Amino acid sequence: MFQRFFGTVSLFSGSRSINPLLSSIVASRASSSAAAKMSLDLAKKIAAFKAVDEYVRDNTVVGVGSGSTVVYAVQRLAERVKTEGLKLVCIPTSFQARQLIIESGLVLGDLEQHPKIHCAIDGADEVDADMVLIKGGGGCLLQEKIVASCADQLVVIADYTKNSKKLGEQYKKGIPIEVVPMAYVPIRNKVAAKYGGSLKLRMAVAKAGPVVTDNGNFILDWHFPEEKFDWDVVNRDIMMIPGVVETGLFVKMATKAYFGLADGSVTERSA
Ligand SMILES: O=C[C@H](O)[C@H](O)[C@H](O)COP(=O)(O)O
Repeated sequence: MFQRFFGTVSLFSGSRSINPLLSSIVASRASSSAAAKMSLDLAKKIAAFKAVDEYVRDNTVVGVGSGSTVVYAVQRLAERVKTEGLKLVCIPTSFQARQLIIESGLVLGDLEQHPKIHCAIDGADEVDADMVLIKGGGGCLLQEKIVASCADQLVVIADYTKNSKKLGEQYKKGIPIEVVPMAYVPIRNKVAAKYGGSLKLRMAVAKAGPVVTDNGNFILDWHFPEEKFDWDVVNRDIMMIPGVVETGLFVKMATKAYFGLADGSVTERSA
């Protein structure tokens, strides 16, 4: 114990013989985490490119989702507009999506002018075997669900970590529920009383206090118990609670999901 203690001290106290070893451990950890990130980014990209290539047609209205995977979809849309001369109008699902559309030189539209969308392309936090989605990890669920509800097809793009048999298997941050700020405590109590689990008010990272969505609301993340739920019923029940604006449960909405894999291939699931 004594030796181990002093051994530890000598590791961090500037011993010249050990520092190179430490540096190489740190460097190898950093490079393996950089490699993991690269493979995740690649997985997102190939899923996004395939979805855009297979689903987006000329002279159509496209719903543009939110999150890190959608960045690649927008990149591919912009490439195809440039190289193939596609005529597209893009409807954003968040402030982030709006900025991506503008910065990529795509045509920005809204639901007032284009209430009917041909295809919405969006990411997901998790997709289960029945194509039920958890969305809203980035806080954008409300506008995403509105846009998806106006689309003939909702196409999901994701990396392999989002592909699950049942919700909660991969995504551990709970189901986001967007709520009117004054009602977050009663909603929290009502959901927990009816279904169990716990609900946490999502806190901001670079701001004091809670996350405030693009629509001025709060988000409760519901860590649900490990049970077999009928998500359609659960979604409807939660939506009935006054003050709930929307849930991140997307049930019977997605047409198709593309999951990019680490080996550079893409696996698909259809509704
Ligand atoms: O609120 C965020 C959205 O629902 C995203 O589409 C979802 O969180 C997936 O994001 P990402 O592509 O970054 O994993």
